[in-house]
Amino acid sequence: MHPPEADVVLVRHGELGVKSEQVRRKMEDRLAQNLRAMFDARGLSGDIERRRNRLFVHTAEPDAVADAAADTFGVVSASPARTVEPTLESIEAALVAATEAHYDGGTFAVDAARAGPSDAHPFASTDIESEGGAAVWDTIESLSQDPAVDLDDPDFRLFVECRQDAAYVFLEKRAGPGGLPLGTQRPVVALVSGGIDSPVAAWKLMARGCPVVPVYVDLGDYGGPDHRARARATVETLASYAPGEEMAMHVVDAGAVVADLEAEMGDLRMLALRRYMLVAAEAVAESEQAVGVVTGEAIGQKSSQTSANIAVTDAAASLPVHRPLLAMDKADITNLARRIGTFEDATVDTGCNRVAPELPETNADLYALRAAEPSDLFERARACAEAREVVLIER
Ligand SMILES: Nc1ncnc2c1ncn2[C@@H]1O[C@H](COP(=O)(O)OP(=O)(O)OP(=O)(O)O)[C@@H](O)[C@H]1O
Repeated sequence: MHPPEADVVLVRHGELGVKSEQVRRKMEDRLAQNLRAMFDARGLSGDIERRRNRLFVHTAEPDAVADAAADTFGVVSASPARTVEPTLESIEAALVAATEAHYDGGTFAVDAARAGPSDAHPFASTDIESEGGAAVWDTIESLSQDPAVDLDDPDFRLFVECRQDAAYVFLEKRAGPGGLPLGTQRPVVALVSGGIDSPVAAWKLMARGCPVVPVYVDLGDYGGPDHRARARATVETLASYAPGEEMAMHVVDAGAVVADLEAEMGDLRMLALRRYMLVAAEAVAESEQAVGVVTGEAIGQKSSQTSANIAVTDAAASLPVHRPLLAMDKADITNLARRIGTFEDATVDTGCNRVAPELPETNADLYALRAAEPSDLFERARACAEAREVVLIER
């Protein structure tokens, strides 16, 4: 929802503001570059103007531009707005026009903020709120409705941001993902199986500025084409959040290894497979100059993810293994998957076979696991990683 004659989108970023001047400038540069790439990918046009702690996108497509900004990492919120003269009269007129266009009954509030020197305007933000509020009240009455103010939780909220040279009137703050602009951290490898969790985990690292290198481990007869297609579909969604970056899915074979583990190992085989995956992911990281591995594990969600089993899995890796979902509940992860758009693909039935044994170990001992797993497990992981297939993700 935006006021009539909206011509700009206000883009707010959060954590960048607390960085040193030099770091902040670099991150804002990157954010502007990423916004530009996001607009280009969606065929949108807009001129990005950078000001302290805000970006302004001047555009004739404020709705679509605000949506694109709200999908860009580092953006806390975006508001399609109308620019007016920084005078009480102009602001009131814009508030009245917005009310006439969008008021649909219920309570209202005017929320105003002023930026710049204290003597920049002959009025305070409270004057905008009281006089603007009175103008909105009269407008609602002229629409033959009963006005009522609720400052805490109104049905209809009008915002004003008054700066030295212009004021902006808007009706909503569309929530963005927050975090840091993509590309402001070194890349990490993401182990993506295409289930609900791992794409969310990858997305969370992207939201902290890390480009991801997705690795899918092909389980042969235990996975299958639908399983792989599911992983690819979720990676395509992840790629839509990184329009300026080239993304490829690295496919590491594990068909023969899984068959061997199934034949030779008992209740520890799932953990051996996890360790194989981590070592393969590390090998990919090394060749892609990535500095960590991200997985979708959460403590206790599965038998392979008890705190004890995560400890023995982790022992296979020397790079840091990032588990951003570690302490999250499944319901919250699922909600996030829906929000980022990976849920639908993640839940298609792939008909794959179960690698996990009937009674898996939940409290594994590292020495017992090392003794039970094939001695060449890590060597095979590195060899299969080297021979991996790289599938470019088209957009
Ligand atoms: N075939 C695979 N390819 C790549 N990574 C995988 C694969 N299977 C599992 N992983 C990684 O190991 C983690 C834990 O495995 P788990 O068996 O719980 O995954 P899943 O249930 O198949 O998928 P998800 O964790 O995405 O819901 C995953 O979150 C993912 O990071």
